Amino acid sequence: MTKIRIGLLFGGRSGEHEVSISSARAIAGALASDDNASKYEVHPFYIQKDGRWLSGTLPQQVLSTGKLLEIEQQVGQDDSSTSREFPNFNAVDVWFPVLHGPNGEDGTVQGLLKLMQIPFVGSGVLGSAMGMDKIAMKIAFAHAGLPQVKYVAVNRSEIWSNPCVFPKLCDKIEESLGYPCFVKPANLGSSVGISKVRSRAELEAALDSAASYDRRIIVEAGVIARELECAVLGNDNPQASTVGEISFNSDFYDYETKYTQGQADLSIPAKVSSAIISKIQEMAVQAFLAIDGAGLGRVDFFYVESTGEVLINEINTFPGFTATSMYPQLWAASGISFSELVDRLIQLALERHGEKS
Ligand SMILES: Nc1ncnc2c1ncn2[C@@H]1O[C@H](COP(=O)(O)OP(=O)(O)OP(=O)(O)O)[C@@H](O)[C@H]1O
Ligand SMILES: C[C@@H](N)C(=O)O
Ligand SMILES: [Mg+2]
Ligand SMILES: [Mg+2]
Repeated sequence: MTKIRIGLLFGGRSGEHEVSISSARAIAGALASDDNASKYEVHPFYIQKDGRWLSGTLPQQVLSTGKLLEIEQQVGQDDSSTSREFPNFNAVDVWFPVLHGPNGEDGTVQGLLKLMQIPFVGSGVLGSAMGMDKIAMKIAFAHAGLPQVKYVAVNRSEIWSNPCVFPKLCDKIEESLGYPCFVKPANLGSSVGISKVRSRAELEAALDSAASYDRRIIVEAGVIARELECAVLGNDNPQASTVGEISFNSDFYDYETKYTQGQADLSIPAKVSSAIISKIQEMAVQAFLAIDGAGLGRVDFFYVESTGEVLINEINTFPGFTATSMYPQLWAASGISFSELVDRLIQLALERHGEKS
């Protein structure tokens, strides 16, 4: 049987580069094990932090070690090494973009892959872009009738360009949201660039910091709530997994809490009523369809136990994908193993590619 050549794209020009390497290692492992090994052949492509694409042995080395290349191995501007290549379209049957954050999970790479006319795993241009930008996604969620926290959308120019505008912006945020509130770059993930603020001074610093990551910034009212997540799998008729809960002792679910072993606990299924589980599953599918998601997505929720309210926080169109990540664990608890999940995602990519768009 001729094997399907999978172009495993990882790394990327985003603050979630290291997270992508971890996800790609796990997916590469799953493609090389069980039934997948006889079906698929992995061709890794590594996008360096500076945006250069590498193929050949260096990406394999990053996958094997889980570490970034040593400086002297990195392919630079004036390096004539033949390992610096733009992807060879002919060497790949299906792309598997294991990229988190901007320049990978946001429609940019998806546009390139679509132009190549080669099937790829996950959401297309629109779904990826909508799922990355927290302002755009919230507009789509509101249109779909999904409840969410109050927020203010901000443009970097209101922070950096005119000193008269900035105090007025802070006044507006204080009046409409109060404290604590969360300041976030609209296009990022893994909590990179997010601050929880409790005072005017913290708000000013947080806006300045978020503006260094993105032109578009969102400020949200802070809620005291349990954090529940639900995985979605499919194309036009997506299915929702069981629901999981994350608990931690830190102030919020920040980068360190997410990626330091032992700092956060995952509880699957979440210890909430079956009515809340069903409600979240329904909302997760609605959110996925609202942004035109495809393949996979993890939808994050706030459950305000005192009032029974469930608020949608966000969707991630390429969620963390290591063996211990919430997305594959939710499916494992719902009866789909890690390697089966990876196989299903490739089949969904082929199915979607076969449709006219
Ligand atoms: N409005 C809010 N109220 C209370 N906590 C919040 C709020 N917004 C964010 N948080 C906290 O910050 C965390 C990260 O927020 P969010 O999920 O929006 O960021 P992200 O960078 O897209 O994360 P990821 O993509 O890794 O899930 C949440 O899991 C939660 O702990
Ligand atoms: C990878 C990270 N943005 C997540 O959602 O899991
Ligand atoms: Mg996110
Ligand atoms: Mg989140």
